[in-house]
Amino acid sequence: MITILNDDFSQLNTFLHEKSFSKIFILVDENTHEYCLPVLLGNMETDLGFEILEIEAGEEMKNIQTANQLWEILTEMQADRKALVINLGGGVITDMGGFISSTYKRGVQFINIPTTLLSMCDASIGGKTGIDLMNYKNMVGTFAFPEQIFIYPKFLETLPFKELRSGFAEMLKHGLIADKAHWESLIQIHKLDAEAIVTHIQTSMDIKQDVVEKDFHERNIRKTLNFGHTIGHSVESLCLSQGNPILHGEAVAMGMICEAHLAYLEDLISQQDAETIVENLQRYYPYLDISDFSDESITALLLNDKKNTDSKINFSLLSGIGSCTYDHQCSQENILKSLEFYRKLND
Ligand SMILES: NC(=O)c1ccc[n+]([C@@H]2O[C@H](COP(=O)([O-])OP(=O)(O)OC[C@H]3O[C@@H](n4cnc5c(N)ncnc54)[C@H](O)[C@@H]3O)[C@@H](O)[C@H]2O)c1
Ligand SMILES: O=C(O)C(=O)C[C@@H](O)[C@H](O)[C@H](O)COP(=O)(O)O
Ligand SMILES: [Zn+2]
Repeated sequence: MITILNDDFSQLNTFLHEKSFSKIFILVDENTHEYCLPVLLGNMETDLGFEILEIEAGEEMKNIQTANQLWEILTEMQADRKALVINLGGGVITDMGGFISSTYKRGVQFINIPTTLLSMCDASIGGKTGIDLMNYKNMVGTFAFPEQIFIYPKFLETLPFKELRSGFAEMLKHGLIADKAHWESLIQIHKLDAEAIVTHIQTSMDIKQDVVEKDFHERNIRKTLNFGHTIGHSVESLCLSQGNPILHGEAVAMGMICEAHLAYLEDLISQQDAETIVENLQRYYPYLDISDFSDESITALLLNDKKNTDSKINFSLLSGIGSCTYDHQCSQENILKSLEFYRKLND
């Protein structure tokens, strides 16, 4: 269940009163500790004791070492099965916090309080938790629903512009895969800021929730939420392994450009639709330099994509603006052409 919090956080307090938790563990990173935790603690009313678990910020922390440290801390603090973990942060915190909670003592309850645009309209919803492995994205994880998701849009007031723009990519994705009107209202936004975006968050949340309700374990339609992620995740992983991470949404925007062109090459969408998508994405997202990455290095990562079956790369590709297909196996020639198309956008 998703609840938009009032200024007094009363719905969160009611939730904490009604459930009989033994103790609360609040997972934050250094930035959400500084900007969001004071707001939460200033409004949270509970007799329960709580501990703060803090990790460094960034995708580089979303790995087994951090998970191990957090499991050890929970053990040292004798967290029991009635403990509640509150994940207060962006997608790194909700992915990591959901993962350690759903595995510690075979599962303790957790709630998500997303603090980035990306986590409000995507990462906190849908129950995918996980960590990266050898810089491969989200290779180890669980499907586990949070008890509740509490959204407090005012957290966006301290979010840096690049992070806001990163989250906006997932909102554009929601429009492209499922709702042309949503896409069209988003691309009317010329100056990206929290005020302009906030009224559109609910539509994105609804699209994500609707897809997840139909296919929690990603056996079919949920794969559409992965549009842009097949190539996007490969490039995100390569940047991560070079010690030069890019934001998830930046990678997804780049991936959506390639995969929109790929859909055109595969005769799924018209040239005009492909161009509209590419031009609009280029308006928001600066060119991402992938000249260091060979076709072979990108393809090697594509071969480990989680959607693959029988050693075949399965793409989720648009069949129009507002509709998406999945399990699409493209020719190697077209995959490479789509990368070449992206490289040439910089000429
Ligand atoms: N599970 C899912 O369904 C799902 C969906 C999309 C993305 N993801 C994952 O989410 C991650 C990306 O999430 P993200 O973009 O939120 O990144 P993030 O969690 O790293 O947060 C981005 C940055 O913003 C800072 N921050 C967070 N809230 C803030 C606030 N209110 N004010 C100021 N600074 C703040 C963080 O400290 C961090 O530096 C990736 O790992 C991605 O794979 C998961
Ligand atoms: O919730 C989903 O399903 C998604 O695909 C949403 C994506 O935006 C998100 O990045 C997700 O973590 C990617 O899933 P993965 O299974 O490819 O790791
Ligand atoms: Zn994503």
